[in-house]
Amino acid sequence: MSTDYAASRVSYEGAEFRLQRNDDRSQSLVITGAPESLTAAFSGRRDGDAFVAPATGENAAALRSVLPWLKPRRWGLETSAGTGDRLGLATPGHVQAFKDVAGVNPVFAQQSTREMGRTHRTPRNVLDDATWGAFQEGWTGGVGADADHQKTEESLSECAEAGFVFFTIDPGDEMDMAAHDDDEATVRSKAAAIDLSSLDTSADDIVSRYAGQTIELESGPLTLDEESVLRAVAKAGPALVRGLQLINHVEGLGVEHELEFAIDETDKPTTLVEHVVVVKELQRNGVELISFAPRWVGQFEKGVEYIGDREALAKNFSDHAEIARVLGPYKLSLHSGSDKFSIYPSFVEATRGVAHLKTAGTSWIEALRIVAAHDPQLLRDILKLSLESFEENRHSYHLSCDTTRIPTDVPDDKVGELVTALESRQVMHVGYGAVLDEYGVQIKDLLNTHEDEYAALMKEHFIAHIAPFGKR
Ligand SMILES: O=C(O)[C@@H](O)[C@H](O)[C@H](O)C(=O)CO
Repeated sequence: MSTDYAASRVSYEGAEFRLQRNDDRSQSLVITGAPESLTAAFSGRRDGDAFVAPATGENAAALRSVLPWLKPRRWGLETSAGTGDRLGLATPGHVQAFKDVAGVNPVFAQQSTREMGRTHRTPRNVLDDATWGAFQEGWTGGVGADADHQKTEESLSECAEAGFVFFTIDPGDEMDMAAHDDDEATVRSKAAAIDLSSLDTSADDIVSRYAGQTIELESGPLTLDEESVLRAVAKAGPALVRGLQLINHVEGLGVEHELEFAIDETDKPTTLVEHVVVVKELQRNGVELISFAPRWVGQFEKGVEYIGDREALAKNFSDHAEIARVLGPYKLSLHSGSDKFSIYPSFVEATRGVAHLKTAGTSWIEALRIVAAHDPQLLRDILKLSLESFEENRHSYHLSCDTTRIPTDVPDDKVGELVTALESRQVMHVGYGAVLDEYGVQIKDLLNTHEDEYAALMKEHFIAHIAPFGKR
């Protein structure tokens, strides 16, 4: 006996669409009252006056072609939030949260190349899962799709082909972080050695262009001194070269797109002069950014609250936001934004809502609460494997957990606390690749069996995340 997802029922162009859960827990799209010209887009079968199509990737694409609100769109400068979903099962709960908070635009499909590699999903898989989740919950408010932390032309092309429209350009690996603190002579030498011809400039040209310039910000003038400009060139110049290559590749694909430039995953904060030089040099090369992700002061570790001086961070938000308003406008993007509830109000205030919140791992780690509640031993096994593979998993993620503080003999009724405690939370947060390889089938079966419980958990968790960004 199949069961309808009541929220999915929607009428469009004379036909009715709904999603149902079948006895074997598979899902099917049911279309009634549709002409053959419409159902021809889908792979399915007639059943009386209904057309029934399995919830496959092929039919997700067809659904996007028929229901316009499911086709990824650009959000421009409107407040938005990304809810990366490493499992492909979290979107229904995300939708329920966005339905509850007005004024925040969703990017349900958001995964980095790193995440897709570790979960063995393609960009198409990510987009299709998000499409079915949004349809299941009756979301008709429009959706974005973020090809996150893109570092290669190949992955950009694959994401564009799948239908992504927001491209997070990440040349962070090219940043010379030592230049943040190098002595002046070393900075001058490094800057002079960088080939910036692809930006139609040189270090000397950049110095001539910006050194001594003053930018009038709301809080007062920002004067760009020569050393700071040279340091920006030495530190970010190679990333500018690589970033423009990636951007030119996107432009050459001829697809609808909007761009975020992300240098957040670096060890040192982005200086204000760096912000100015990077953005102005991109703009001088014809690039229009819709979003910029600097490396903020303090520590944005995975899955846990902000670590650092919140007043200093608020000032950092404000300084960068003033620059964005003068040079842009463009959004500022808060990466590793999960679970940092204490800083959302200051970020929204500083940016005046011209902001993007980026989350992902929290939907994974919170799913383990459902595992802990229904299969404590599986949670223990997940933690054990996460610990065994931690040194590999932690690569390229920002965390400082002390694994020696993780308890080993936790009784069934306390296993859920392992999802909350910082050390075990961070270890499992980044353990997703190894864990899904080993236990993915059991985890997804359990979450499908308790889908309403997982959705309710996600709804509550994400209302807490996006409400500070919305108009409630
Ligand atoms: O884990 C990833 O690769 C992404 O989720 C990345 O961390 C993302 O850009 C982010 O900041 C989510 O909070």
